[in-house]
Amino acid sequence: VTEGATTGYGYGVLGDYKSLKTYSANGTYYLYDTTKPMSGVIETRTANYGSSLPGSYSVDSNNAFTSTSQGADVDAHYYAGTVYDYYYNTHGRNSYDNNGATIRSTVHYGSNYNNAFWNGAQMVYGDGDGSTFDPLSGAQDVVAHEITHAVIERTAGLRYQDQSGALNESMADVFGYFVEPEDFLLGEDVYTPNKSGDALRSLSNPDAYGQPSHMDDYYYTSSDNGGVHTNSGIPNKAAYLTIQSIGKTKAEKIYYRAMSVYLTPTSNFSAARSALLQATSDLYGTGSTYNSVASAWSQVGVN
Ligand SMILES: CCCCC[C@H](S)C(=O)N[C@@H](Cc1ccccc1)C(=O)N[C@@H](C)C(=O)O
Ligand SMILES: [Ca+2]
Ligand SMILES: [Zn+2]
Repeated sequence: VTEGATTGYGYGVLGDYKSLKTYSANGTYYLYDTTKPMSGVIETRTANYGSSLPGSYSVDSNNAFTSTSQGADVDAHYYAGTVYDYYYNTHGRNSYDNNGATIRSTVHYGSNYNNAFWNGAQMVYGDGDGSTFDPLSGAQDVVAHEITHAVIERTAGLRYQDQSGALNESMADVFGYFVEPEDFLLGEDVYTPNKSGDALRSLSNPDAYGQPSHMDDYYYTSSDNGGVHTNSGIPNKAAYLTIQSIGKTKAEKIYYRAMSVYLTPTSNFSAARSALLQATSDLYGTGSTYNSVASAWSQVGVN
């Protein structure tokens, strides 16, 4: 019996065909991708609607992951691969630890769970309740958001509280855009499956989804670790303005350098402005690009 890397296929959450990097051993096919350079393995598992992690490998008997319930597994696996490729090809980073760490995802976590998270060791995806969310791995920007939390943990280490926490959330959203740049919306592919045209958040118009886009409207609260999913609208808007003025190619290099070199666990919004300006200066000098970044943060009331 052959054992080793194989290529299978499946249908994602939205019913779309996807080719999959799988692994075959004793007649079973696993969502286990050994094809990434420098040993970064990507493996996908299922919690089988329970909450114990990491759960069991997502397997199939004929390398065709085509059942409806396998859609979440297919997309978690496929999109994790695209996010690995983004960080490796664009920023030369080999997995979230820059040392080929295994990227592990577990889907079908809990029952009707309307969220996804990085738990310090792996990604975890709920199936959603079918009204607020479809299975959350069905959105590439969600997967990029979660893997970016892992990158942040190994670089800036932004504390998940108040401004540093909102910055953590914002960087996760901003790299969600860099990986899936066709719109400035977040979660649109899995959010409210019965309603089209909406999203959970928007980088271009945070206010459309209840987020502030200026420091004057900072939301002081004790919930959600100090409103990290609300106040991320302010740095998200600054990122949008930056991308609009200098373009994605320069912006993603500036953001990656700020995240990986200058930001620290206690960086607040003002420190983020400084980190991004320093990164801009390192990469592009202090001319128009620098002025555009400075202007973006001034427009959201951060100096
Ligand atoms: C378990 C505790 C909560 C962890 C929050 C994770 S990191 C998170 O931020 N998840 C994202 C998922 C996401 C990402 C992009 C687009 C849509 C949805 C998130 O924003 N969760 C919302 C629902 C929240 O927790 O308020
Ligand atoms: Ca999107
Ligand atoms: Zn998050």
